[in-house]
Amino acid sequence: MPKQNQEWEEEYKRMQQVGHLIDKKIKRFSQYMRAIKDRVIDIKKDFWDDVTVNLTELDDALETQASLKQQAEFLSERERTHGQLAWQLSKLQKLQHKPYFGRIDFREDGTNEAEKIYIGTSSLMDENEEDFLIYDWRAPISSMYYDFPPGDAHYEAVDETIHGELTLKRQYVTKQGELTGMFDTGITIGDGLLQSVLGQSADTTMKSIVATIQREQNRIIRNETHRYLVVQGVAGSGKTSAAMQRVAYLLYRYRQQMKADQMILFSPNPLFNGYVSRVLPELGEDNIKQTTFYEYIEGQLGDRFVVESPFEQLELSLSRNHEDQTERMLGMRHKATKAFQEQVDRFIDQLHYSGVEFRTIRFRGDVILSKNQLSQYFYKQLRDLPLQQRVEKLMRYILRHLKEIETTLIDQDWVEDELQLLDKADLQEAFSHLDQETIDHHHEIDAETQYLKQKIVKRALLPLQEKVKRFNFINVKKTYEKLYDQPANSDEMTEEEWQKIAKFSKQYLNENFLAWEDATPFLYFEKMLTGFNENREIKHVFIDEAQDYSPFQIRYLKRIYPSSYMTLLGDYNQSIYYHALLEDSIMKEERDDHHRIQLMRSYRSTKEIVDFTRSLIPGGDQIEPFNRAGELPEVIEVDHDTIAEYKLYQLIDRYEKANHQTIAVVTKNRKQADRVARLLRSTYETIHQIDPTSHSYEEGIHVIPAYLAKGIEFDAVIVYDASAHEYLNDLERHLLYTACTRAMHSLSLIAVGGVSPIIKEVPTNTYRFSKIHHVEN
Ligand SMILES: Nc1ncnc2c1ncn2[C@@H]1O[C@H](COP(=O)(O)OP(=O)(O)OP(=O)(O)O)[C@@H](O)[C@H]1O
Repeated sequence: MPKQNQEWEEEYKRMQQVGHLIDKKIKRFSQYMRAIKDRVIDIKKDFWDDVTVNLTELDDALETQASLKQQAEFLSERERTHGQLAWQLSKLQKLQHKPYFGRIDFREDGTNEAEKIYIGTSSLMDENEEDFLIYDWRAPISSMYYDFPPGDAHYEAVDETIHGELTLKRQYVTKQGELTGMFDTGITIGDGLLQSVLGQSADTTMKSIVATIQREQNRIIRNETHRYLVVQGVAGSGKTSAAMQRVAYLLYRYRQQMKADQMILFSPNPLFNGYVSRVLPELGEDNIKQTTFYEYIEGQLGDRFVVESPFEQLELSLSRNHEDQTERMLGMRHKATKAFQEQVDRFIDQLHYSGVEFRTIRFRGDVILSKNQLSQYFYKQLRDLPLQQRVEKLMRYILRHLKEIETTLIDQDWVEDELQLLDKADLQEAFSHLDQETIDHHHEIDAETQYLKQKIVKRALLPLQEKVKRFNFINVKKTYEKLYDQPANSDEMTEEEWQKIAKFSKQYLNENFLAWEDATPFLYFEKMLTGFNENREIKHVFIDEAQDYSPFQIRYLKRIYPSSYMTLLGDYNQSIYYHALLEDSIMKEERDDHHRIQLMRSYRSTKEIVDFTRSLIPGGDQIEPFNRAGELPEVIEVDHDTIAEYKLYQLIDRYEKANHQTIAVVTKNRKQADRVARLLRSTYETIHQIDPTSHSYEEGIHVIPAYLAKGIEFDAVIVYDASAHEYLNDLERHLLYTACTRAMHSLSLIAVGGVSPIIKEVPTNTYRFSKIHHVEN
């Protein structure tokens, strides 16, 4: 038999054998689990029969207690074992479909023989639990699979670096647990496998990339040394994929110290949350916490303000009424900066001496403590303390005061009135509470009334006490407003410009409206006064699309997660918020405490699409396309809407015939999306229109504003409309780039009137251009 065939035979057989062992283990685990379950049911059923309940004597009662405790411990021990087995079983079931995807043969220096290391999503021991048949992809030794071609290689073991030689590197293709292909590779990860993975249709949920992780991505996944890891990666470079793999890696490495719910992912929108939600379960791990920054802010402030969403703010900055909005735009920019944070900090410093606005404490309309009294106490008695301590002390002072007045309130008429309205349960409770030894009947009635009255007063005071505990006695809004009465003293803008910002900012606050750019500064300000409720439970924060966060927002997040590690992933060319055009964007900032990794290779789209899209942005020539061939993108210029609509139908039909599962018509804003969706609904039965609340998407035709398509991908993308009227400035350039880079296999752009000048900068050999003046029959 030729060597190749023989090797194939051996590999085929091995996978079969491993498969049998997995089946066997699954069977054994299932039986064991069933037995435990039956036992637990029996125990629960017979629980009271098996404990001896005797409470007559102290000794007997203690014995009963011990017996109960023993039974309960026995139960929980069984339940724990059941849980662990279920977890292992689910891992085995995953291995059943694909036991392993790779193999390296590694000969450690000083030894003669190479060890065969088979790598899969989790590890598997042989029958005797002695040798690894499969190594978990996250095991230290597995890292060489991602990091080295055959030849010299090394990996980090517990406390030393192991050197040696990779004598073989092999990849496997499997179907339902059966080996269907294998190839040896001379490079880090074979392009062949990657080609076939990337050539597939877009999924409506993200897949794990465990079998084809690239070396540069592996550096992100396995980074354990840096507190703040910043990944600047071009569109489609696998930032999100690497982040999800990194979560799985960290959960494996720190299994004893960290659980999935101690990590949190801030994502750009709810749709993205749904999109990535399957990756970790696919890898056999629990999902981590997920939220959007807006959801977080809304949770903090939504009960007091109408908080503008980032998308509403974006719609505004993308509208063509910039002229009317000059001040607002100026404000958006300024309020994102560190300079503004310093301005807020300076203002807070001043509040040490004067300026905090208080609310008069009233109870049933009567003044308990006037705002002047509170201010006096704050600025005189407590003046030597730091602000937050003062606020805390003042809170305690007010609560003490409320306690003191309880007795004086008891004799007020309203208490008597409420006494008459008490229900039976209250009266019964009062009886049982009273001292059993009260003999004198009159005495008893008095005491009972007194007790009930106290209870009425306490109950009535409760909501006020709660408010006080939440520092409601400080009028944060009114205090914050005073910030806008201060001069800016900033190099960033003239005082005149600041005055304009100040005017509308105050007006918004008065209307209880928090513009998105004011939301974080306001919350920061509030927390600086009343204290940050720092979250030390969370050990790792992931921020995707980090380029869209202002420096102010990032600083805020660092503040509320003070002991957490952070992984920030983004792409400054996809910055779509007005403030994010600032030079001091987090993605560009060089800081000693930030470790930066750049990803320049783009995997999502065909080479043709990458060649086109990279020319839309400055410095795009640095972007390296992955070599997967497809058709040239198409730019279609039409004279008016009717032809555009006709072309839109034509393209959709073409993409449907090409078997593209997900087709997206990407618009610039919501208004356009509404219009296009209305139009398409007249022809197609199902059109999915994505809005800021969408949590998932399906196969079919979608209409989506570009800013909601962030982070996700489609087989085919049609940008509508890519005209000079819509895409002109830097922000729109980023938006257009984001829209086009969502396409995996096909991309076309329809422009009504003149094509955007941004597209005109793109070399004409990277796309097909057509200009249509009338509809062909
Ligand atoms: N090593 C890899 N193996 C297989 N597929 C990969 C790999 N890296 C990236 N991909 C694929 O490329 C596509 C883009 O990946 P991902 O969404 O993680 O990139 P991104 O950098 O977050 O993109 P963007 O910033 O444009 O949203 C996905 O389909 C992903 O599965």
